[in-house]
Amino acid sequence: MQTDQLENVDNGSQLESTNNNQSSGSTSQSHRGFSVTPLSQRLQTPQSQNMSTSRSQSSGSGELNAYIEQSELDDTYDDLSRLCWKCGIKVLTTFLFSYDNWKRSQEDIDRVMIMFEEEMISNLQESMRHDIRISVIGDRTRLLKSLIEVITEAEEKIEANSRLHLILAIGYSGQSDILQASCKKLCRKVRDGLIRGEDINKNIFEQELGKNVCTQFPFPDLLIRTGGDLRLSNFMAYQSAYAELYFTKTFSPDFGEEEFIMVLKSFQERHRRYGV
Ligand SMILES: CC(C)=CCC/C(C)=C/CC/C(C)=C/COP(=O)(O)OP(=O)(O)O
Repeated sequence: MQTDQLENVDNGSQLESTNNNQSSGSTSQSHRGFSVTPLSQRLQTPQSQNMSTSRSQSSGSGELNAYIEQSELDDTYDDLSRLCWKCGIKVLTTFLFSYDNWKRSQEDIDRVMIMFEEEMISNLQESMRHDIRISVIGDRTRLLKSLIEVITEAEEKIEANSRLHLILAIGYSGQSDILQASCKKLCRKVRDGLIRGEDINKNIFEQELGKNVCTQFPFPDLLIRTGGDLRLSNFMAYQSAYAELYFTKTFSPDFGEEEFIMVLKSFQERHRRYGV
């Protein structure tokens, strides 16, 4: 797929317009967009990367949050980021390591953790150059101190970047996200008298969920799972309720521009009803 085809077919404003036509203003969703979710790959590959995209219904900016899995972060990183910004996608979530992956062998875990650290360091410069913001979601308590420091540095240094928000899910679990981020926080607020239990509603719950990471585009529109497995493996259990799903047998290192554009076209053709 050539660049001109990409621009003609998948620029952000066209996607936005398509979405608005589909919704006809009747959806109750406050956040809509496009998100692509990566697939998990079992092999010996130490990591995978997810991309998700989301657009704001109200912004009209065609912002997109994408999520893709890959096994070689360094090779795919630039490509996925580049594809996202070319298509008007503003948020890309990459599933690198799930909380359940702590059950893997220590040798494998050590290897991927070292790789994460090296990649974070080398990608920081690239991200500064390309106006990319990086955030990390997931439980950091089991990460090496040195990795946490690198993550914190990256998050702080390029917080103001706005071309693409790259969210890396490390030690992430969608179920824990719900339990820890929302249920426990809300219980504490009720206990401390900050809110009343009977006042808890969808909006309040969602404010707690991933509150500090991507409030503008919290829900992926499109989840792409590569590698042939037909499941989400604990990724964004709440946020993906109305995400469009795309499953492919392609392993993430081979998931390139041509298939990416095909997925976006497929997304554009879908009719999202949100129960209406
Ligand atoms: C230590 C090590 C080598 C980790 C790498 C594992 C891996 C492919 C992580 C990528 C993140 C991800 C997509 C997790 C879900 O896949 P899953 O394969 O965990 O999901 P499944 O259990 O449902 O197949």
